[in-house]
Parts: sequence; C-alpha cells; structure tokens
Amino acid sequence: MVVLSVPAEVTVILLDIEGTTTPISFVKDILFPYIKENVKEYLQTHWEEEECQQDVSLLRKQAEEDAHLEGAVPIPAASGNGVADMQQMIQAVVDNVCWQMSLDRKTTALKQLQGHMWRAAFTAGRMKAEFFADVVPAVRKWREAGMKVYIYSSGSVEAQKLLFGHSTEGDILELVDGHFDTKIGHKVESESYRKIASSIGCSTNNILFLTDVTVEASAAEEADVHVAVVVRPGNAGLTDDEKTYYSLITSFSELYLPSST
Ligand SMILES: CSCCC(=O)C(=O)COP(=O)(O)O
Ligand SMILES: [Mg+2]
Repeated sequence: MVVLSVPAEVTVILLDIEGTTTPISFVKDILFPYIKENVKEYLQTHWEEEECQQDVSLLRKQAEEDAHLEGAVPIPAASGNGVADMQQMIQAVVDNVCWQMSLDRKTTALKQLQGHMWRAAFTAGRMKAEFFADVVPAVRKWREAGMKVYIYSSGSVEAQKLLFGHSTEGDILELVDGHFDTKIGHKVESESYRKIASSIGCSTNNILFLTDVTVEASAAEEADVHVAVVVRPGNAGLTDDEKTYYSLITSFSELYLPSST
C-alpha cells in the first residue's frame, strides 16, 4: 500500500466533501436532482416564511451580480401585484436555481437554499449521505492521535451538518471539530485558507487539506497549507503534470501520522 507521511507540524486535517469524503455520484445523482425536482414546490410551500424570503433576497442579489453572464436569469423584485406576482417570482427563482446548477455554481446563495431544502429530506430519513468506507475509521484514528478534523466544503455549513448527522455510517457529526463554507471565502482563493487557520487558531502550515480539485489544492498551497489530492472513483481525471506535482491518495488509510502507532 502507498503511504503518505503527514508532516510533523500538521495538527489539523481539513476535508473537502464531494469527491473526497463522499462520492461525486451521491451529490450529482441524489442531492442535486432532489433540488431540481422539488424547488418549485418548496418555494410555493415556504414562500411566506422569513428563512425562504432571506434565501430569495440572497439569490436576487447574486442574480444582479451575475447579470453580465451569458444565460443569467434575473429575479424581479415584488411589484405588489398579488398571486400573479408571486408565481412570476417563484418561476424566476426556479429558473435561476436551475441555471446556476447547470453550471455547478458554488455561490453562497445557491448553497444556502439547497441546504434548507435538504433539511426536510434528511431529517425525515428519506435521504442518507454516503461516505467512502475508509473515511470514518481514518478520522477516528486521526482524532485518537490528537488531530483536529475540520470540513471545508462549498456546501453550506447547515448542509454539511445534515450529511454528517444523517449518514449511512450513522450520526458522525461528533467526529468533526468544526465546519467552513463559502462564507469564509471561495475554495479557489488562497485567502480563504488563511482565514480558516486564523479562525481555528493555528498557522496555515499546521493544516493538511485533502481535496479532489487541484485548483483548490493550489490555492491552499499558496497559503502555505499542506495538501494532498484525493483520487476517488468518479472524480475528474488529473493531467500527467498534476499527477507528478501533487501528493496523491486513493484512500484516507494511506495517510501515515508519525505520532500514531
Ligand atoms: C454539504 S456538501 C453538498 C454538496 C455540494 O453542494 C457541494 O457543492 C460540494 O462541494 P465540495 O466543496 O464539497 O466539493
Ligand atoms: Mg470536492
């Protein structure tokens, strides 16, 4: 088995979700279709609620920023024209969400709404999050060895907690010391990793970030974070240069902690 030695200065392991802890197929074939199939009904049911209105406001603000993009879908403000007005706005939000999802956008606005929509499915037991078999045993071992384990995903913190709280492995939320999402910054920006280190209270070089996406690995590395690229079934392929440049693992069990036995 290939073994990757974790540098002695590392005290925090920061994990991506999609393509790292969890198969991309679970996100693409289960989580995302749930949103597309249910968004209209969800908006119609929850429209009057404060949380839903906040989600719509955030999406509208994002739509204004996206106005220059090809195919962007604007979300009109209420004009006070009753039910017809509401149905028109709901349709615009549905079209905007579907447009953003067709591009796999990682905007905070989209991720916030998605998290709220998944809540009902997870808490009712209609959905259970999938984790690769090596994830839970490895995380337990790291924590026993004194490592802190944090999550950094584009999925909202609320959605992350739903996944860890309702997984095929049971409720594994207690295995995580904390969560970060795009509210701290985007995963392709190195400043996000500096902010994460500062929020945890450590130096960037105390962190090892595991991700399947090399642009994220590159941004983290620029901030002096240690990185390893995770190669999982269904992940996007890597170029020969990427395969040579990055430390690669295919399972969390390939990480060797000098402090553990
Ligand atoms: C709570 S993760 C749900 C999946 C998701 O919405 C997503 O964007 C995953 O992105 P990641 O940064 O984990 O690759
Ligand atoms: Mg990922």
